[in-house]
Amino acid sequence: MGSIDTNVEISGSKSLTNRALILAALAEASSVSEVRGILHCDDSHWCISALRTLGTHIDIEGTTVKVHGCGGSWPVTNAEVYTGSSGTLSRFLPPALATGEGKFTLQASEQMSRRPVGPLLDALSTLGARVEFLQEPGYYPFVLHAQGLEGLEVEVPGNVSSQYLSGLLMAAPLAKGPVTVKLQGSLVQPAYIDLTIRLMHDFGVSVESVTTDENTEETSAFLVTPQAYTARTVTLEADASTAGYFFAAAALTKGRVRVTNLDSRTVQPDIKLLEVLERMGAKVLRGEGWTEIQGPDKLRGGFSVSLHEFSDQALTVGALAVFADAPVTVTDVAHIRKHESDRIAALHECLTRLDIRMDETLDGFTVYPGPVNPARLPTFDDHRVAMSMSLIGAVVPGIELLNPGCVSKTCPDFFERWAAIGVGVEMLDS
Ligand SMILES: O=C(O)C1=C[C@@H](OP(=O)(O)O)[C@@H](O)[C@H](O)C1
Ligand SMILES: C=C(OP(=O)(O)O)C(=O)O
Repeated sequence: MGSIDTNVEISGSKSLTNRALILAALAEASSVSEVRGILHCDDSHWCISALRTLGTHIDIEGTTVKVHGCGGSWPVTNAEVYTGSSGTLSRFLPPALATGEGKFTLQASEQMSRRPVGPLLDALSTLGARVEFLQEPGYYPFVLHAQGLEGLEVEVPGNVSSQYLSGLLMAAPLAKGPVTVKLQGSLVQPAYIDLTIRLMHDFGVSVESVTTDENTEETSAFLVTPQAYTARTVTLEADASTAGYFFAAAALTKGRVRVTNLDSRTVQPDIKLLEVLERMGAKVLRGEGWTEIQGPDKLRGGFSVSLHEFSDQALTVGALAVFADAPVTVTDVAHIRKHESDRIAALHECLTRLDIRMDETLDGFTVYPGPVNPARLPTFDDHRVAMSMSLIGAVVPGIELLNPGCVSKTCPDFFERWAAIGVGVEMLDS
């Protein structure tokens, strides 16, 4: 196909939507927050549905929602709550529930029930909650007996998911005393913690970062004192992770894509994809509230890049690498094996079917560019597999995706958008 040359507006950030909904629900009882620019997708659907099950009053008008706060005392104290396949909801809700009192049965999709939550629930147990696993210890489903959070010190690992820490931080101000959350090991995707702390700040709460190692000055713990969240009106940024596929489409087709509603100074980690695109020869224009990519004649490869800080883009980089002038290696993403799918194995399977060589390591991969042999690809019920393989489909005719509907996790209208920018998309019956 020809070059993609277009302006696009991207829907609100999934990460910000689920954080804002939960923080607004935790705000002082009877206060009403207005959250503007939410993303409508599976992950936010289950978040709204869970909060409503717990008695939170939520009015929705387009992409604006009004959320009535409960101050951590959930109106419904004996509830069955479903978190779907959403990692954010599944890791943010248990701490928020543990701030109150009640018996909550938490269920998730089969996919989410394979993703670990043990370290988060261990931390909540230390803080006073009681957890009864209904199937496998450390995984959904489980019953959470909540009796408020004690002001204590807890430790969580940072190398599996940053969402444990985000979830604990958001609940911590509603504990009975100061809570210190210590990090064990290095933290994956640390900017998500900045996102959490900034939004907490928007709702009137502060978090203190504690540095114990003067040499590295790395934050090793967070201190949160008892504070109330105040209802606010907040406007959410566009989703930088979804924007990544549109930036990549420009890079891949010698095209031009301007995302008209995303400023490159966002704290969302996936904006760092721009650095990889620049390295591959794309030109990045950064404007006030917008970001534009102009693709090169040929994508440059021949480098290795750590995606530790923005690993949701690992498959995007993997898809682009197929068309580069030399191999590209991605490192430091072991934790994406525990995302919606084992993403390294999923990419390997897809590229192998396309006759593209990929070498897998425990924590990354190398893609060797070559001619693509069109094939039917599995998507592993993983939206990012579907969207990144759609990038290959944007330049190679005949790529078929099984279960393309899995994009609804974060971008339900992805294929309509893909068609609107000029990619040939045909829906098949089977
Ligand atoms: O906090 C968040 O909003 C997210 C954190 C990251 O998860 P992990 O830290 O579990 O990798 C990221 O992959 C996910 O898409 C969103
Ligand atoms: C890992 C992801 O999602 P989550 O952890 O929020 O389910 C993602 O969107 O790539």
